[in-house]
Amino acid sequence: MEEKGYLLLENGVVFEGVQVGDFKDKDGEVVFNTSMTGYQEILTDPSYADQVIVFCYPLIGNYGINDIDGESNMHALSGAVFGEACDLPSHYQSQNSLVSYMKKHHISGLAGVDTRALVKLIRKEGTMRGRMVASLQKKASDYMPDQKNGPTVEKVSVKKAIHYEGSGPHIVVVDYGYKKSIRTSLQQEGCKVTVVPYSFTFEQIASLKPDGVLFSNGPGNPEELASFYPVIKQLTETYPSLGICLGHQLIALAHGATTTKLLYGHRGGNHPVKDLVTNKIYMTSQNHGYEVMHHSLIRTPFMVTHENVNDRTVEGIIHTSLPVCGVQFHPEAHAGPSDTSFMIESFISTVKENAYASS
Ligand SMILES: NC(=O)CC[C@H](N)C(=O)O
Repeated sequence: MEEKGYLLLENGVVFEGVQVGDFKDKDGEVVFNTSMTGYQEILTDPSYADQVIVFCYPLIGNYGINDIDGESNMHALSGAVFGEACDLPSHYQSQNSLVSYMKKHHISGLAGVDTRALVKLIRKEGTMRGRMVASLQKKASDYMPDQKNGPTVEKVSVKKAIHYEGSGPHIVVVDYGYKKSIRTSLQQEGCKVTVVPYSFTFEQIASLKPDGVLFSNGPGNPEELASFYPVIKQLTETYPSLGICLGHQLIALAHGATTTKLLYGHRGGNHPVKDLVTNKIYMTSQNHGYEVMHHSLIRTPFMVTHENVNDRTVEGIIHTSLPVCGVQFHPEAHAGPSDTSFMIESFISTVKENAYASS
């Protein structure tokens, strides 16, 4: 029998639905994602740690869950909210249904929610904390404060270095909660990859003799990692570097820029980004709540290379003299369009040129 469940928002508004998956009372920042597909990748993206994801697209789960598309072995999100969660998938690669996958992996979900009304509210008032509950006995005023023991990335970063063999350049991925497809994109370029904990020192990374460093995506406010700015700055001043999403924000912050929180973020597979050099527009995959403040880059050695077409926020930066750049969007895609996958190839070309020049 279907059991009712509720999403209580910090502003006192309550949304009703039915419990799906392994329902447990959960707190988190309530965010929405506009992707029509890619729910498996989204549920396994560590950047959603501690967030309740509202899926805008009304029907989620219709092509099931496969053995290929997980972006990690983690389910770091707090919970998922659907219009309709389909439990009878149809796809030749499907190994499981969304609902039984959620049960198996202890993901708390609510279905049958008026997600259109919920998303309209978040668009107006901004993302806010919410609590998924099985009963309305507790009031919204019982909200627990967002208790933090260290940065959010601590929950999702690897605990020790992991090596992946390859014949090409050696890329160290500083792991803030990296998506598997970042690593596989590097491996497709032939790279040898070492994924290291976010807390590795400059000396620990230098001892691996990288040809380039990639700062990954990850959850939380980038300012939680302020104590690591000096290491990030030194790494970018020593090795060709690419920052993706959180990694991009950290490169900017490490060089003196500032970040701020967007009202409701960019999460989806349909974010248009303009390359300011070529004037080309790319459709990109995105998942972030913070942005690098454009004007703050004036006091750094970085220039803006890409801009969001919808709200003109900074989407890409490049160092004026070093081979270092950052992108707010996801060139590795998954889920979402792969228009910008060439950026990983061009990073590897830069790494190769640099290795050639310095040998
Ligand atoms: N996907 C990411 O790397 C997200 C970056 C950061 N946590 C933000 O929300 O802005």
